[in-house]
Amino acid sequence: MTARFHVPADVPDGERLTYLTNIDRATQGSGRLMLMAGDQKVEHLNNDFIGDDVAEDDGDPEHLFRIASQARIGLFATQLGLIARYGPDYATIPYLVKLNAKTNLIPTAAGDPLSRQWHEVSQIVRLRDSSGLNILGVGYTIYPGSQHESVMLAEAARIIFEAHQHGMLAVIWAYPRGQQITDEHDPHLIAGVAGLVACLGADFAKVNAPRGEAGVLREAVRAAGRTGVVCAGGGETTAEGFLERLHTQIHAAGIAGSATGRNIHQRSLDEAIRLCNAISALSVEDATLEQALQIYRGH
Ligand SMILES: O=P(O)(O)OC[C@H]1O[C@](O)(COP(=O)(O)O)[C@@H](O)[C@@H]1O
Repeated sequence: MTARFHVPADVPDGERLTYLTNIDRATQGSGRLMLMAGDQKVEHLNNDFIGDDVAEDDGDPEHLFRIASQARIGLFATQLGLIARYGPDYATIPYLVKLNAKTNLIPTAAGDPLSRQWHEVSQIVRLRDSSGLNILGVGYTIYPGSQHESVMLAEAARIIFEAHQHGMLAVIWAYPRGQQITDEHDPHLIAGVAGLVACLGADFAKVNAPRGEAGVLREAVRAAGRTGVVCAGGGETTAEGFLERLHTQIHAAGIAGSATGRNIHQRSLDEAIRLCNAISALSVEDATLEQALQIYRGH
């Protein structure tokens, strides 16, 4: 099934086909995204990649590329440095270059978060065209509520426009954060930032799952309109629990897929691949929960 996509007006005529091809590939023809998040080596340093509950495979950055190349995914998001270093050996992966990132070393109590752009979109276009890598889009994180939000909102708006000018799609990670934010997981606030991302012009808004049952996400889905809302995966949970939550988020709230990091890469290669394939089945093929669980269990 190939979904019908709205092509935004900042995609010029000459780039329409590229945009449609990119969005079709990223959503595996469904309009829903299965994004594998691999940006935590900056966001959380090495904390997510080692520990009693983390597969030993995960200590090596190549684990991310092995999963992304062998599993069924729509987009693999990470920083340009890793893509440039490993991409030539993993040319079939559909990449999204995360354009900003910051570490977690400075707590919010010491100052509101500011995460600035590392690269210009034109540099990503140069990398795409000179390397032949399958770079479909760019990503950027905003922290609405930070006293520095105006810097990030302006960078995000320009990045999205530039990405569309080159037929690439844009995903915005939107996390309300800063000393003025008392509850990052407030469903109404999350709906507010989803609507904000729509105003920036992004194709997808990646938000943290709000507090409460999955149905509360409906407000965010409505607020974002034609911008698809996808949810972060959160800390590692059981695969069964993860798939059940995603199934409910899709069917009770109408979210447009998922953006999962730790719940995928903290598992061994074989298990991570099975889980990705199960997530894709739920997101892209409207598989039932039982069918997805069978895929995860390797049946
Ligand atoms: O599925 P996960 O592991 O929650 O990851 C989702 C996203 O959350 C992040 O880990 C950042 O989250 P925080 O800023 O809340 O720590 C991103 O780097 C990642 O893309």
